Order: sequence, then C-alpha cells, then structure tokens
Amino acid sequence: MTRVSFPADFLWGAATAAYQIEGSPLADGAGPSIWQRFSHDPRLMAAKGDTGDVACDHYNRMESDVALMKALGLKAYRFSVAWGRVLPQGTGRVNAAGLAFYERLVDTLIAHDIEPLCTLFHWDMPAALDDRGGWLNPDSAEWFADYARVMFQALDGRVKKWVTLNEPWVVTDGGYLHGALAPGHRNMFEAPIASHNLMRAHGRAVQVYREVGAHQIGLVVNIEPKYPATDSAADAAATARADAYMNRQYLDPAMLGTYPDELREIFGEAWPEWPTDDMALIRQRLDFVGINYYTRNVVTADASWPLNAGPVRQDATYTETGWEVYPQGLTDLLVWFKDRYGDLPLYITENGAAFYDPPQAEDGAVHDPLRVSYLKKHFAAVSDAIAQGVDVRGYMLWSLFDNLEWSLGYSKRFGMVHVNFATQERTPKDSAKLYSQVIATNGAVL
Ligand SMILES: OC[C@H]1NNC[C@@H](O)[C@@H]1O
Ligand SMILES: [Ca+2]
Repeated sequence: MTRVSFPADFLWGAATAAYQIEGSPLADGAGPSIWQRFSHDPRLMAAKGDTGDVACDHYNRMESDVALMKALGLKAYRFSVAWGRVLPQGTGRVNAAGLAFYERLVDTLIAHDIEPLCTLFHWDMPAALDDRGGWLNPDSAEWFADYARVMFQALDGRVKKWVTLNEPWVVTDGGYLHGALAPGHRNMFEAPIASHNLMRAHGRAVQVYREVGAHQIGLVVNIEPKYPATDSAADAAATARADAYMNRQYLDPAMLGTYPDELREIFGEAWPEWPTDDMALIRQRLDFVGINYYTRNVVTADASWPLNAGPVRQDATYTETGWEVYPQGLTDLLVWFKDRYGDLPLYITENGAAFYDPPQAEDGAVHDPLRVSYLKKHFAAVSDAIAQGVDVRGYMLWSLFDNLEWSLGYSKRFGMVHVNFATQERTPKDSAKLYSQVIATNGAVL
C-alpha cells in the first residue's frame, strides 16, 4: 500500500438521503412517497414500526445540523431532495413551501462554506406517481425530467454538482424483483422495464440540464466487484452474470449505450427488445460518475441462487449488514471503471459501514473502533487508485448520521455521528473525530 495522499482540492464530505433523515414527510404541503406507504405497512416493512415519520428530525433541525457539519470540517454535503415535497402529485403544481426547505438548506450550506451535492432521486418516488405505474410507466422519464427542470431552475448555480439517480440497481432489484424495498413488487418481468425507464429518466434529466444548467451532472451507482471463488469455467461464467446484473447493467448503457449480453441470458423471455433510440437517450455525456462502495462478492456457480451465482463466505470481518470488509475491492473497481469507461472524473459518493456501536461511555463518547478501522483502510484504498491514475475527485462518507436504513430500520447504524432517536441528541463518534483530522490534513494524518 503506497503512502496515503490526496490531490490538494480533494472534496471531503458526507452523504445522507431525504427519507432516511428528514422526518416530517407530510409537512408544509408535501405529498406522500412510496416509502411513506411502505414503511407504514407491516406486511412489507421488515423492521416493523420503524418509519420515516421522525427519523433524525432533520427537517426541523437543519440549521443546527449544518453547524455540526461545519464543526466537523466537512467541505461538502451530499443530500437528496424528496420529490413529493416539491411536487406533491409528482407532476404539475409546485409546492413552494417544500422547495423552500431545500433552498434554505443550500443557502445555509453555502453560508457555512460547505459545497452542496444534490441528488434528485434517492428512492422516494411520489406515491401519486406509483398509482400511475411508477417506474413501470414509460411516462416516468418525462415526469422525472419535469421535476428535474424545476430543481435546476430553482437551485442551479447554488448547487454546482447534481446527481440524477441514486443506485438504480437497488431500486430495481429491491423494489421490483425481490420486494424488500418500496414499492415492494416481486416480478421478473417488471424489473427490466423499471430499470430501463429509470435509465431513460436519467437520460432525459441530463438532456434538460444541458438546456438549462451551467455546471455539472452525473449518475450515482453502487458497484460490488465480483470475484470468482475458483478458476473454474463455471465460476467465471457465474461471476460474469453477477457482474453484468449488478454493475454493467447500469454503467454500460449510461457510458456505452449498450446493455451487457448476459442480461438476455439472465432474464430470458423477460428481457424485451429495446428501441435503439432509447439507448441513445440513456447515453448522455456526464461530467462525473458517483461510485457507492461497501463490499465485494466472491461468486460461485450455484443453482440454488438467483442467476445461478451464489456467494462464498470469506475469512474476514463482516459488518452488521452482512457485508465483507474488503478495501481492495474499492481500488479494483476504480481501476476497472477507468479501464472500461475511460478517464471520467469520479467521486466516492458513499462509503461506510454499519457496526454495532457500544452504548455511550460515561464521558459521553461513542467509541466505534471497527468503523475507524474500516474508514482508514478505505481512505488508503482510494489513495491507491489515485496513485494508479484514476481521477477520483472526492469522498462522501456514508453516513453523516445514524439514520433509517430503509427496510432494516434504525438498528443498522451507519453514522459517524450517533443519534439518540429518543432525544434526537447528536454525538460525534470516534470515527467523526478521525474524519475531522483526515479532512484538516487532507489525509496526511493517516
Ligand atoms: O446501505 C447503506 C446505504 N447504501 N446506499 C444507499 C443508502 O440509502 C443506504 O443507506
Ligand atoms: Ca427561488
């Protein structure tokens, strides 16, 4: 591992998402999202009773939370906009009070010299649009483009780095194939359609940005590099299927305008013939791509698993969400991106881990040694990729706060800042103190 070092203007920040931290989902005229419905449905929500009704109460605590970000030394903050606050029906009438929250957030960030990175879609589709078919409706691309235009016209210039979608793979795999996430569908025929429409929506939003925007826009994908368990042909094929399904299914269309061939094999009759001009729409010039990295997968041919590709457990540390701690995977995937798609600027738009955090110590400290260790290794992994020539511009730690880990609820704590959900008290953990030093020294402290 080379000595850890980062470019002089490396953008150190932290990330959150609206439904996971804001609370007050219906305040000031906001329309409900599919997560409002899903989290209140005990038949669907794994962590029954954990809803986004309060979360971190960020909607009411925004100013003091931004002051805390400043105290930690963050240079940037990646947040998402709840579509339904701005457009309660998803399209049509703009709810000025809902938009005003995000204008206040952005203005407060700028006043604290923290750069806002704005994600337009982080899973909380307006329920009114789900009633019209959601991502299964081809009109969804235009619904998203209209919403994006409202946001660009309100905030572009104050926001200079925009993200269209967060993790389309999770939306599709979780929301339409396996049903673990909103809207909770389990349908092999729906998944490719939802996925394709998400990417069409991405393309339309970028087209609109090129009409009305003056700064930068990108796509955020979660990538889990896949490694074959053995050098057998069967394991190589299983690994290729897993890589195509999770990683290349989104980056290939966005960057190359094509889908990986393995998808037709994987979905069979459920894989439609896509119109060629759709592929041209999806492939828009991007200013950057955001990579969300958590873990890798070791893959073996195993007919008892979807894609006939099953996981092989490793002799390693695993997080509370069951993910192997494997920092080398971050370096590997960044080099892979550059080799496959070219030298586009990249941001690590999410990286972090859920570990069991011991209760607050007598002196109020929250000691999280496993997270401290995880972060140090992953900072070094980014530095290694940069040393190999990958143009990584910044790192957004997931997450600023302990928050609602979707269907897993509040028990999975990813924050560098502890949240006592009974009192809403925020307490920076040891990992936050480390991060402040990393930012202050641009990594030299490592
Ligand atoms: O699972 C941890 C994170 N992964 N990426 C999307 C975020 O919303 C999740 O909380
Ligand atoms: Ca305005």
